[in-house]
Amino acid sequence: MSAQNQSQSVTVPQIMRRKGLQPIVALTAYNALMAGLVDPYADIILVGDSLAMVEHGMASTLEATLDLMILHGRSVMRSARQALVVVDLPFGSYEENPEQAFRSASRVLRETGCTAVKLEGGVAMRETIAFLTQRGVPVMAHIGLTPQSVMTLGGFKTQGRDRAAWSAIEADAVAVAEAGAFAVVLEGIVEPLAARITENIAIPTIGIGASARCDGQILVLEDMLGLTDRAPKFVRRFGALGDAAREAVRQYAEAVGARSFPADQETYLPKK
Ligand SMILES: Nc1nc(=O)c2c([nH]1)NC[C@@H]1CN(c3ccc(C(=O)N[C@@H](CCC(=O)O)C(=O)O)cc3)CN21
Ligand SMILES: CC(C)C(=O)C(=O)O
Ligand SMILES: [Mg+2]
Repeated sequence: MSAQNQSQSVTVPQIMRRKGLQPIVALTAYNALMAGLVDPYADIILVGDSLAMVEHGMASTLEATLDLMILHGRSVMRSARQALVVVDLPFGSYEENPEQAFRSASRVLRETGCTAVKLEGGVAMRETIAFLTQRGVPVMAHIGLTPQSVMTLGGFKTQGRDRAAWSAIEADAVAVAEAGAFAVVLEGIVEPLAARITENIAIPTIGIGASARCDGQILVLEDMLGLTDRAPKFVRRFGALGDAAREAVRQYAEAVGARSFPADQETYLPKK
């Protein structure tokens, strides 16, 4: 259905062919309004489980549910015309076994019309990624700083600062590529490790806090727009929408208080 109604003209094979050639542009979006802004410029729109924190004010991504991800995925799909839409599988919806992951992923694809799912984990998710991709579910992997493991990681900490940790993260990258993931998000890892992984695996790497040495980049939209209060070091603020919004709301409050809003041109009058 989605292919016929001309949404998501970017395909999984097209993304895979971009490796080493043209950088892949990815951003998150959580709803139809924001997806409409992003779609003309992005190759990939990710409906990230970061929406738990950014959109719902939760303390981590652990509280996102499958129903919540599907609700936001459906919203995004109403304005995605061009970009390939990926929806995060939330914590607890895929880790038990490949069967559980397939049940969750098939719900996401059927109920939203998106093209692919993303899940966190490397070697531990090898079987699950193979199970899904062999059954028609394109999978984007996510390794390095995996926010759903914030409890075991002890915080949102950059990975691979210590070279002793590199071989495990490289093994994760190789595992997800060999299992059939079409791309992998590298989050919060040091530059030389990102460069090594990008050079040594056959699928595109999409970096967030993982240096320019990746095949593409992703950021949380609200971070790069300057809408979020605090953002990690790896974020560049391409806009200052938070400041602009606060100033607009302040002026509205002032105008209502002074009865200068609504003015005549904002007021309905009866026929003369
Ligand atoms: N708004 C937002 N942006 C994100 O990029 C994002 C979320 N939310 N929620 C889910 C995860 C959590 N992420 C985070 C959150 C914090 C840091 C952070 O504070 N990093 C430290 C680095 C500390 C270290 O080097 O060990 C920093 O100062 O940048 C990083 C990634 C990335 N994701
Ligand atoms: C930041 C990206 C990679 C993500 O997983 C999310 O937004 O949830
Ligand atoms: Mg996520």
